[in-house]
Amino acid sequence: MDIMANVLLAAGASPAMAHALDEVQDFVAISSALLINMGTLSSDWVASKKLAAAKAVALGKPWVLDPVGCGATPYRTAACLHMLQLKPTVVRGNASEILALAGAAASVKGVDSTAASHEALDAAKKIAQQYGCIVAVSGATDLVTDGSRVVGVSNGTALLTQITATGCSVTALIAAFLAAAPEGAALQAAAAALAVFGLAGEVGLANAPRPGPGSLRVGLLDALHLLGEAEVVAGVNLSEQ
Ligand SMILES: Nc1ncnc2c1ncn2[C@@H]1O[C@H](COP(=O)(O)OP(=O)(O)O)[C@@H](O)[C@H]1O
Ligand SMILES: Cc1ncsc1CCOP(=O)(O)O
Ligand SMILES: [Mg+2]
Repeated sequence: MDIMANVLLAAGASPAMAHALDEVQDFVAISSALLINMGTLSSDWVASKKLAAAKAVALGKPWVLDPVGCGATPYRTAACLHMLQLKPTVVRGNASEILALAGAAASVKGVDSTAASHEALDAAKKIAQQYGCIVAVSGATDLVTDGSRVVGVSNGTALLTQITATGCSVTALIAAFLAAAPEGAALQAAAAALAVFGLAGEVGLANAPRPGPGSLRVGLLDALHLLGEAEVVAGVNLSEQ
């Protein structure tokens, strides 16, 4: 929650982390977008997530699902699949998570991926087509699809995988970009958020005093805060696949 909220603040968004069953619907009502992160589960948290997502759909607000650790345990997989039925606008996961979400044979290592993004592209397209959503698979090259179009994002650094919740944070950034994007531009918003986050990782690493995860964590937040339009336009690496 710490790095997710700080990433959002650094990018100019206004995060609120809420999970109380009695409160989530009211929070959705005053939000521009909802992020549901499956990272830490309990039965009442799962109930809150379902309520919040249903409220976002009822109010016509965009919502994003991060199926953290999908495939790691039967409980987690079932909870992620239930959330998918509630029609997220965007799903962002690592390759193992997207493979598991699509019901494909996936080797799973807790919340980390054991597969490359391209190995989960067919799974991502299948989910996108079946649920009418945008699916983003993160990795060395992030792949974003609506089920037919595929956009590749080649920003970032492998050291991002050594900081916990960078995937969670980029999913949160996708929610923030969705909040600011015109309706119907969810694919573009997701790809842009992944590109800006990856670029901030590159800039953060270049400016870090030492090339380690602790320094990168700080450098990433600073870069997100300091990146200007010209640097973003020059640095993002997006391509239609
Ligand atoms: N090998 C890599 N090279 C560059 N960027 C990467 C690499 N692996 C992951 N990333 C980036 O790190 C962030 C987190 O992605 P990932 O590690 O796949 O998610 P998760 O933390 O959910 O497993 C994303 O912005 C992704 O683009
Ligand atoms: C370590 C851990 N355990 C439950 S959620 C979480 C963070 C996962 O973050 P990410 O999906 O970005 O690796
Ligand atoms: Mg993750």
